[in-house]
Amino acid sequence: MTAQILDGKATAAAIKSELAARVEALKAKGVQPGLGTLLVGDDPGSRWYVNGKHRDCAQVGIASIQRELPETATQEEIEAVVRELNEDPACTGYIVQLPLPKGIDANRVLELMDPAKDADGLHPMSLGRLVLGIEGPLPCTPYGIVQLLRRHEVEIKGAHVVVVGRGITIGRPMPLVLTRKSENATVTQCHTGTRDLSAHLRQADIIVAAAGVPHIIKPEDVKPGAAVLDVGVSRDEQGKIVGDVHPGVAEVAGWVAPNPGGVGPMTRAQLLVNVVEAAERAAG
Ligand SMILES: Nc1nc2c(c(=O)[nH]1)N[C@@H](CN(C=O)c1ccc(C(=O)N[C@@H](CCC(=O)O)C(=O)O)cc1)CN2
Repeated sequence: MTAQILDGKATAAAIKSELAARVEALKAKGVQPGLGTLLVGDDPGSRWYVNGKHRDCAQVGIASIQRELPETATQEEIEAVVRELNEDPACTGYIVQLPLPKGIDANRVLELMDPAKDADGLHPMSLGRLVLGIEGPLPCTPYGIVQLLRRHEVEIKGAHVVVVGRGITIGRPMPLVLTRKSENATVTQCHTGTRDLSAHLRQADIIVAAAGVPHIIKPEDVKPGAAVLDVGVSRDEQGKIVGDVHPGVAEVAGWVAPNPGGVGPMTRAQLLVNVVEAAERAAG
């Protein structure tokens, strides 16, 4: 291994300790931030992520509101809980854990959320604000990636970033975040319709791999010294995470965000940032 590690665990821990101080300051003004989560169904991965979000809240002093519905919940039942969270004054921000069970219209659920309580930055209003350059919550994984790069002093400005994937939580919003004036990267987005993925990857200073295809990023496709962030989650027969990035990439790249231990903890930290910033905005 020659690449340096983009250590998401340590960086997230640093962000959380900064946030704990900001939460203390809010509490001194009589403001108690509270994160709500809605988990629908029994997916063990989703449950693990949601439990982790509440553990993080406890660490920084944010209150937790945990709502759950069974896999069989109807669109109407899910929307009823969303309306309750919209009305609950203790819940200053919330997320609906994705994916929702098959047959549920996730876009309708997201649209029903109060945009002022969108902790994930995935409400259409928040994504529209991002496009328009108006301040608001940023999607957690894309902004977590930016923070991870910045805090390891990996140059984003002027870099050519290749994003692989176009899912709602990472691939789709990632170029929007990276092409803001504050980041100023040049972005190529690749997806299943891309003709010659290797040709694009070889041009990249930074690769964000969010395809969900095990080891799709191979050592021979990586420019020496590039930063490679593995965000893909597939599972082997033992349930162990297999990322999008082949382990041999660490011999060529300059920086590698491992998986686990890279971008995942940053996603959780950024969620807390969104909750605290929303509470700070509300407190004036
Ligand atoms: N409403 C949302 N749903 C989903 C999002 C999201 O941002 N908002 N992203 C993912 C899941 N996710 C957060 O919800 C998430 C994924 C991974 C991690 C994480 O810390 N992973 C660990 C490894 C975990 C393991 O071993 O299984 C790591 O990378 O070190 C946190 C949050 C989809 N849904």
